[in-house]
Order: sequence, then C-alpha cells, then structure tokens
Amino acid sequence: MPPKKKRKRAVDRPTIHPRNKYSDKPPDFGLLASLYPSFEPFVFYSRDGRPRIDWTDFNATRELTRVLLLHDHDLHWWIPDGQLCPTVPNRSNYIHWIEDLLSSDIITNSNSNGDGEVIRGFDIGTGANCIYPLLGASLLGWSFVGSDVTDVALEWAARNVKSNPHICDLIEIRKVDSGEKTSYWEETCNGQSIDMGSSTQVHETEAVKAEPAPSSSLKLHSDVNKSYHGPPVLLGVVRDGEKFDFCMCNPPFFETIEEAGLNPKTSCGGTPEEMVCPGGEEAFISRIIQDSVQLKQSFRWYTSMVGRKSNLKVLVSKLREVGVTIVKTTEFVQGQTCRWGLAWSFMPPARKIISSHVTQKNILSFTLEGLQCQYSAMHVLQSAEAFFCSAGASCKSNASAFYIDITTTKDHFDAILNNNVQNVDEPAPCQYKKAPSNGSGYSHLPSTDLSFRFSIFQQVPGTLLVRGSLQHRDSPSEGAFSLMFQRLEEVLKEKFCREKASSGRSYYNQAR
Ligand SMILES: C[S@@+](CC[C@H](N)C(=O)[O-])C[C@H]1O[C@@H](n2cnc3c(N)ncnc32)[C@H](O)[C@@H]1O
Repeated sequence: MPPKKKRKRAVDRPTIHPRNKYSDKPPDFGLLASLYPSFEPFVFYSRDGRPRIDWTDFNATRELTRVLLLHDHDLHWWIPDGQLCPTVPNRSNYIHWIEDLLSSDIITNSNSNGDGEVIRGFDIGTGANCIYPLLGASLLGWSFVGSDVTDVALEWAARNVKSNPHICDLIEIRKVDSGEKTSYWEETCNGQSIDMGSSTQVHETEAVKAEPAPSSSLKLHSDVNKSYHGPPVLLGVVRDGEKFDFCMCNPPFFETIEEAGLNPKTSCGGTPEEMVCPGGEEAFISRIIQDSVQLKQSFRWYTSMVGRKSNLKVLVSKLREVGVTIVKTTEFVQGQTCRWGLAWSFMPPARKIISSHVTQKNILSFTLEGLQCQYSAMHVLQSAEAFFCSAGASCKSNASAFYIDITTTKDHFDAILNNNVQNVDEPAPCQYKKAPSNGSGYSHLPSTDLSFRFSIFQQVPGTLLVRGSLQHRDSPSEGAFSLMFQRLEEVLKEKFCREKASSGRSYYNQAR
C-alpha cells in the first residue's frame, strides 16, 4: 500500500503575520498576572509550570483582551457580558494583511484622500468591541468609520473610542438603520451623540432595486445561493462622495444560533445579533460584493473575513462574474481554526501581471483583458478552435487542460491571412509584405506544415492569457506564425472583450 499522504498540520503553517506584535513572543500570562492584579485570579500554572488561563471562561478571555490592549497597545477597553470578545493577536493579523494590500503595487497606489497621509478604512459591523478601528488607529494611525446595527454595539463601540482620547478623533461610529431610513450617528470625544439626520441615500430595499438587472450576473448565483435580507451594509451607509482606502468585515458567520453552537474549548461570547444573519456569511459577503459593484472605486480594496473554505470558493466565483480587477485571498490560522481573508478591487491594475508578449519568437502570447462577464475561458477555447477549423486546419482540443493542438498547411494560412488583410488598416512591420499575387498575397508562407499549441490560462478574474507555442523551435515559419496569431488576437478581442481589439494592437510592438 502506498504510504498515506501526511496532512499538513496546523503547526507547520504560518500562524501569525511577521509584523504582528506577538509574532516573536506570545503573550506572557505570568508577566501580565504580576502586573495586573485584576488578571491574576484567572491565571493558573499547569504541571509543566507554564502559566495558563481557562479559555472556556468568558471573564478570563475578556480580562486577557483588556490587559493585552492596555499593556501592548495603550488602549482602554471593555465590553459587557456576553458580547463577542476578540483575541488580539488574531485580529491584528487581519489589520496587517490589509496593510500589505495597501502597500502592494498591484493596483493604483494613491491614497483615498489624495493627501498621501491618513489611510481611511470602513469596518462593517464593528461590534461593541470596536476592535479593528482601535487596533488600526493605534498601530498604524489609520482613521475609521465603524458601522453597526445594534444599540449595544453602537453604545459600547462609542464608549471604547471615547476611552482613548489619543485616537478618538480618528474613529467615527456610524449607525446603520435597519428601518426605512439610514441615519448617521456619531460619537464625539466629549461624549455628545450627534444625529446627522436622515440620509438621502436609498434604503436597503431601494438599493436592491437600483442595481442593474444582471448586476454583473450576481443574480445568476443568488438564484441558487443564499441572499441577504437585512439592514444596509455599504450602500445606504457610505455617504455620497465618500472615499475609503479599504473596508473590512468580520461578518456574522452563521445562519442560526444552533449552527454557531458553543465551542466547548473556548468562550469568546457572541450574541445572536453578532454571530447570526439569515443566509450566514455567504449571504452577508455577497451583499458586500453587490454593494461594491455599485460603489466601485469608492474603495481601493474591499475585504472580508470568511469562515468557511466552501464559502470562499463560492464568493471568489461571484467576484469573477462581476468584473473586479483583482481578487486576493489569504489564510488566517487561529489555533485550531482557520479563517480566510478575501479582498478585491475595481481599481486599475498598476502593473501587468504578465507582459502581454514574451520575447521568444516561437512562443507568442497576448492577454484578453476586460472579458465580458458572460464569457469564460471555455468560450474562448471554442472560438479559437472554430477560427482554425474554419480555415481547414486540423485541431485536437483538450478542454480540461484548455489547449488545442493545431496543424496548418500553406493553404490554411492563406485562408486565415486573407481574412486578415481585409481587416488590417495599417501594414504590420514584419517581413511579410502584401504581394501582388493571388491568395493571401503573402510571400514566405510556410512551405511545410506548421504545428503549434494554443493554450489559455486564467490570470485574474476577467483576464485570460492566451499563448501559442510552435512545436519546433527555430522554425523558419515564425513570421507567418506571428501574423496568424495577430489575426487571432483581433478576432478574440473583438468577440470577447469590452475594449475591442482596435484599441490595443500591441502585438506590432512585440519585443523580440
Ligand atoms: C461577528 S461580529 C464582529 C464584531 C467585531 N468586528 C469583531 O471582529 O469582533 C458582526 C457584527 O456585525 C454587526 N452587523 C450585522 N449586520 C450588520 C449590518 N448590516 N451593518 C453593520 N453591522 C452589522 C453585528 O451587530 C455584529 O456586531
């Protein structure tokens, strides 16, 4: 019997972001107990002499969070009994991942305020604990809007902000109205609550109606998948003209409180309002996606935590359908549990993932960017096959590996290039000149058969890399191959891309 494949243990996986305060040194319960008498009763020593706490005791986990925020982050913090109690090292990982996204050069890297200074984030469902704004503001100086729906969350989030005068100017707590209107409610440093009045923006029902019919085909999925019927999430909460660098969310993961269950090994609290929403996290995050389709570049990055890998897959497919420019995922390992981070953007990419042409003559490639959402790689493969077959070439396709092996003769080339000549406005600066003869009019067409492989690769959602590779290196027919590939690029772009081929005849500038 072959040896069983060993499952990668959680221990082998990176569990903490390298910039996380606790990456080198986990919290020292013994030290904290000696410094904070209120924490001391919760610490006991196991047989190996190591200080421990009872993770099933809500009071112990809450006191640990309180002293960690105080000791390591200079933050004053508290939540009432039963509210969701965050673990500081885990929540910090999400903040640092966003920091990585913001500093990456994948998308245009300008600050939302245009002043290059304060990063502005939106925490969807900040909770009573208000943990992300508190950490983001104290660790990185970011400013936040933290939204929530429940009175207890709004009241305690505001208290937690007010208890920290050094960062309170950076955080606004915003009420999401689940009723007819969305009103804004801010807590200022001196404790005044300000009702900003009714929003002129659409409330939830209207927001749903306002979406264009196919709403980038999210409907396709929502018919079979879960849909959200709750208070507004982003649309109707974000104000007209507001810009953010990112949004983040630790969504209500579960559909029922029974499903949420009680993890017998820990007690982090969590009320039904915090943990549960109809349709669970899939529905909640799908709403964020729907809202992002409307809000587009109002946020540089949209992000959410995802609790289940199966949901992550569904959500990534939804994102592929709505034409985002980039999707990023990460894994957060938290003790024995795994969570995932999902991020997407509608900002233009700052750099090409791969250059649109490669330098080898016998391998050519181009990207199909801005693929219309109703098309997939399979459609492109089929069209390419039709393109070659209609010219009489012999095609052998492998649909599961997304390639076609093609053999063409001089006559096939003639057929393809003849068509090409009719559609090309400017002469291609290559060795093949239009000749005053019959057929394609091209001299130097291959005298022997030409075999090549046409392959398709998904780069990012909405972007395919199309590659053609000649079977024989240093073939004398490279030029003809290149011309034929140009023709194919035109045809595919014309058919599948929002921006048609005429706008990007980049192959003439092919670097060799
Ligand atoms: C799992 S808790 C997360 C709390 C906190 N961010 C954390 O990570 O510990 C989810 C929060 O989302 C809030 N929530 C539910 N629906 C919401 C909505 N439509 N808009 C804003 N917050 C919402 C809940 O009240 C709850 O506080």
